[in-house]
Amino acid sequence: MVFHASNEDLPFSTPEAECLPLDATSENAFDTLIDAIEKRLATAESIALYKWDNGKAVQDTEREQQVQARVRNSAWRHQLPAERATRFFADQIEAHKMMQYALLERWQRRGAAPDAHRRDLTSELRPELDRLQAELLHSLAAFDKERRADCARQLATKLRKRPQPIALKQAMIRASSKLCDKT
Ligand SMILES: O=C(O)C(=O)C[C@]1(C(=O)O)C=C[C@@H](O)C=C1
Repeated sequence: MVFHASNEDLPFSTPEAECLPLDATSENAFDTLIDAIEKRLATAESIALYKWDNGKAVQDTEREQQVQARVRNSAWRHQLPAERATRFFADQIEAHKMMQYALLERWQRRGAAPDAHRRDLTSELRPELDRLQAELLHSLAAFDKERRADCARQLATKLRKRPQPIALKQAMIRASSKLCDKT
C-alpha cells in the first residue's frame, strides 16, 4: 500500500499495482538486454544444424575476429567503451559455442539431428547475428546507464525465473556472467 496522507484530494491509499515501481527503467533495461542475449543464442540450433550437415567445426576463429572488429568499431555509436563491448561479445560468442557443442553432443549420442527447417549460414544466419549485434550493443549501453548496486542478485533472480531448456539456461548464465562487473 502507498499512502498519500498529505493531500486530501487523493484517495488515502492506492493499490501497489497502480503505482510504477521506482526502478522501472532499470528493470526494463535489464529485461531488454536479457531478451536480446536470448535472441542471439536462439540462432545456435540452426547454426549447429548447418555445421552438422556440412561437417563444419563449431570454432571459426576468423569469423570471431570479424565479429569482434565490427563490435569494436561500432561501440562508440552506442556510447560504450570498446573494451566493455568486446568483453561482453566474447561472452556471447563463448555461450553460443557452449550451446552448439551441447546440441551436437546430443545429436551424436542419438545418431541423428532433428528434422528441422535448415537455414544457410552465410546468407541467412550470420546476417541475422550481424543485425542482432546493434540491438545487443544498444541494450547493453542502456543497461549500463541504469545498473544498480544489487545487479548480481537481480540477474540471478531473472535467470532463475526464465523457463528454458537446460542447454539454453547454462548458455544464458555463461553469456551474462560478467554483466554486473564494473568494467
Ligand atoms: O558464425 C558462426 O559460425 C558461429 O558459430 C557463431 C559464432 C558467434 O557467436 O558469433 C560462434 C562461434 C564461431 O567460432 C564463430 C562465430
